[in-house]
Amino acid sequence: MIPFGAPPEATYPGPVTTVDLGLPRVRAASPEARALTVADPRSTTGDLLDRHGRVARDLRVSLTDRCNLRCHYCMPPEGLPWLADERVLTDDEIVRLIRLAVHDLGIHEVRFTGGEPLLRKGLEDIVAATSQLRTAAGETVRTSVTTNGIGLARRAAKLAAAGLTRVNVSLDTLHPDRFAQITRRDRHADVMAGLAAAADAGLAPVKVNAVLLRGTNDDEAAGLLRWALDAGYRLRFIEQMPLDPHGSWQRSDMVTAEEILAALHREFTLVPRPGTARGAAPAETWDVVDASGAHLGDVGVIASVTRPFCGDCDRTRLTADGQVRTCLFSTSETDLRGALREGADDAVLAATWRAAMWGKLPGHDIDDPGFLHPTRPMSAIGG
Ligand SMILES: Nc1nc2c(ncn2[C@@H]2O[C@H](COP(=O)(O)OP(=O)(O)OP(=O)(O)O)[C@@H](O)[C@H]2O)c(=O)[nH]1
Ligand SMILES: C[S@@+](CC[C@H](N)C(=O)[O-])C[C@H]1O[C@@H](n2cnc3c(N)ncnc32)[C@H](O)[C@@H]1O
Ligand code: SF4
Ligand code: SF4
Repeated sequence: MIPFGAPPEATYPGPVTTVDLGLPRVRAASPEARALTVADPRSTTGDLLDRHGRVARDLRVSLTDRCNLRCHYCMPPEGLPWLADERVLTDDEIVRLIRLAVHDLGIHEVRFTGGEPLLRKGLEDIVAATSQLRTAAGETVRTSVTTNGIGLARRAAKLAAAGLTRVNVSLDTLHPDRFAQITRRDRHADVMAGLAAAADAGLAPVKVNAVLLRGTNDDEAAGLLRWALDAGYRLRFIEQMPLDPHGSWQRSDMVTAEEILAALHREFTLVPRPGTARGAAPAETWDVVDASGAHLGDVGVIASVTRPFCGDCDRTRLTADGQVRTCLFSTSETDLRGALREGADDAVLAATWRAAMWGKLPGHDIDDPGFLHPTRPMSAIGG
């Protein structure tokens, strides 16, 4: 029986394994692309290679689709239909898949996200198990968490002790009343306390992610940067992406990288970092200097919509219910949980993951009039 008031269970498409052969160039998310299901021998051994020449080194693991905030651009006020507990991977299942990714598939870096990853009770244990893994070259695996910061004040030291390398905290405004308006929860002070605790615990550099929303907090670009420079946090602005479940995203409403940079240039001197310094990072970074040229810090812009960086993408994603997603905007997924629970060995799981990644599409199609919005919302993908 479904308890009174409990939201219905989430259902998403999949499992489907797609392989893009790249023969006639088809729109990335089109039905034609999804219909290509032929495997390729180059996808059967070694690292997670795709047919466009990219190699995934960075695994983003969503630990839950649940959250204690309700950011307007991410969730409706009532929350979303959550995944049923039995569909969510256990801590042991997650660690097994991460170990496989590191030992057999060339992953070097693991990011824990969600939903809100701090809601996962076993987070410290999962981080500890991941931090003990070594890559084929014997290097430590870098681990990080992207969080809304609520509860971080209590857990930052424990996470650092478990081996966590870094933390990114999302904060869109310096004003508690605006925070309550954007997130529908009055928790600004908790986030500020979480940030301070992360810095105290040595989880450096602490990065701050901010989404600017037109008419709500788009006057805060310079203020947020001044605050971050003073506090020693590394601020990045994110262009809002069409990943909200209610489909309310409008390109014309989105605060663009160009607008953000124009606002920053009015108050700061920004010096672009050389393109080569960026690697596969989503953020473009500018050094902030004073009148004498002395370095004050830096600021990043993640311009997924207006300056996409898909050509250098090095990411693969695992959802909380054990689906591989090759891209944030994928419209299909590959089921690892089913295979895992049916007793598949590591070789089968690795082959399944490789085949999925081989089919990764060249990029998103946000500017294409036929763009297909993924069925999963951002909070269930793992942002
Ligand atoms: N389009 C796109 N956006 C991404 C990707 N990875 C992260 N983002 C977005 O970038 C924003 C910040 O993500 P974070 O989780 O902080 O990750 P990051 O920027 O890769 O983190 P660092 O390695 O710490 O710089 C979020 O809104 C993400 O959804 C990606 O592969 N593609
Ligand atoms: C989905 S959240 C998950 C982790 C955690 N709950 C948090 O907020 O940091 C990850 C990041 O995605 C960002 N985000 C969420 N929805 C977005 C959207 N539609 N466009 C751009 N960024 C978005 C959030 O601001 C946050 O920085
Ligand atoms: S952006 Fe993060 S904190 Fe905000 S609702 Fe989505 S998952 Fe929760
Ligand atoms: S949109 Fe997809 S391909 Fe582009 S950078 Fe993000 S995950 Fe990679």
